[in-house]
Amino acid sequence: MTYPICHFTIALRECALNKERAFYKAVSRSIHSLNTPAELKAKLEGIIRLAARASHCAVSLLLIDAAGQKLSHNISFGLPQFYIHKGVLSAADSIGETVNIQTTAITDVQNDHRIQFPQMALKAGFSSILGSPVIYQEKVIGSIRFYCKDFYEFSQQDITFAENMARIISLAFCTLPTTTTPVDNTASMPASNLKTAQNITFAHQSETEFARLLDFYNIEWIYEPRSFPLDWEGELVTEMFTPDFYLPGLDMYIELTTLKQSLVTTKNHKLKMLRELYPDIKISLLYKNDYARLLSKYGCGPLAQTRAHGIDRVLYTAGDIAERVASLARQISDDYPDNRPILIGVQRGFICFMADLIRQIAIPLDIDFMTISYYSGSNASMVRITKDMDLEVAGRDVLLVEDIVDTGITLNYLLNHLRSKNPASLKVCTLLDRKVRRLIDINIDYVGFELPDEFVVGYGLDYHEEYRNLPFIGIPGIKQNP
Ligand SMILES: O=P(O)(O)OC[C@H]1O[C@H](OP(=O)(O)OP(=O)(O)O)[C@H](O)[C@@H]1O
Ligand code: HPA
Repeated sequence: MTYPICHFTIALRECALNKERAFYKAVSRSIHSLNTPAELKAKLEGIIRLAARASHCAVSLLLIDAAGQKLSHNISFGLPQFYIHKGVLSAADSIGETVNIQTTAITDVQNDHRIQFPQMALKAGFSSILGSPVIYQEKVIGSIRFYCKDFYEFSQQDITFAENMARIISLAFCTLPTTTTPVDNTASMPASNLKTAQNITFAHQSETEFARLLDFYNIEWIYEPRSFPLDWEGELVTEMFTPDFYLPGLDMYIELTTLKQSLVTTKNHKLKMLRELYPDIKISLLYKNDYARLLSKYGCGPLAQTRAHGIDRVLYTAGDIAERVASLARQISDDYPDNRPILIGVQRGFICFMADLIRQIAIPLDIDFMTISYYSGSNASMVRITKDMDLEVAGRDVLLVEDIVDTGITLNYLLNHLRSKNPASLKVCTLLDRKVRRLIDINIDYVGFELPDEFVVGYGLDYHEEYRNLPFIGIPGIKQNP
């Protein structure tokens, strides 16, 4: 009777020994890879692949967004695409212990509340998951997860291996040059490790450029984290939509379309279906022409080389503007009867508007100004506040004054900056609001005019620095340079 048991023990020991050898090999090779000149992404891919091969599991590195709330798959080996694109996870709810620096084993994913998408795990055939936190600069930045097809009690040996691989990933991040911290002293969120590690291969050049623009304005993004099923035949998904970007800080998706305007019907149809099927999802579609116009504002893209030849049409006369400004000033005077607000203007387009507005406001106030750098194409690093406020805004009522809000990208950055200075209240007043071009949904408290989808100049607004001194607001005749 003892013989087979003894045999079994030897076999087990042999098995553990083999496993130990495989783990040792994966650990030592991963450490070795840290000293190579490869890019971070290549190093991480290698480490994840080694972890998967040694453990006979699918393995994924998930990273947390800068706000510490959302987790997404970053580099995976052996995971099916639908599992990777199932959407971002809540960092607190998805094996939340890992955020609190604990390696966690889940033996039966179907019956464990810490698994957010159990149906997807079932579909992928995963029964057990082991997760270990990845720590960088004393913060949990994500976790490495092992997905096992069998119902499996992870041993101490497995746990130690997961923890070692997580530590090696942390070390890989340490090999990064320290470019991930913001260049100015804004308390806007530090650029996340997510984008540093991603080094995505984009499907199209316009996506690369758009990611750069988002990076410039310190807007965190995740590339294609979720595919939305749109149509089914029985259990089988027959149509899907995978938006290009997810912005975790704003909880919204952005789809860039590079197709000619005449060919976007299918995409529009998909978007309509997505909005019907997933009414809670916020998504913006940026058409090719809109995107070109957005880039031209920064002097880049195909429309950059254009010139304005006079004014085609006056949109708001000096009289219309004066009337509207007076009405905004009355509203502001009523809303801040006794708290002496600070009006902060954003250089330079605000100049006429702010000058007229403050002269109509009937309560005591302070004024201050800010200037920020603008995106200028592929060599741009990150937005900088080139002139910050002189006044202390903590505890004060702040009213940000803009000439125009278009995509909302500039305003989003400025509001993050101002919020970090703890004002008592923070509101926005803009003369012009071009809602149709909005990408980032921001509440605006005082709006002069809601603009149609037209580029305008005058009363402070320019086209390549021309026409700021016009007393009215008009639409310039823009022509492509010969
Ligand atoms: O909503 P957005 O798409 O970010 O655009 C709005 C920004 O554009 C304008 O500035 P501009 O870049 O024209 O500089 P200027 O004020 O110096 O004219 C305006 O003053 C806003 O700051
Ligand atoms: N005119 C001038 N500057 C701008 C505009 C505009 O329509 N939109 C964003 N910045």
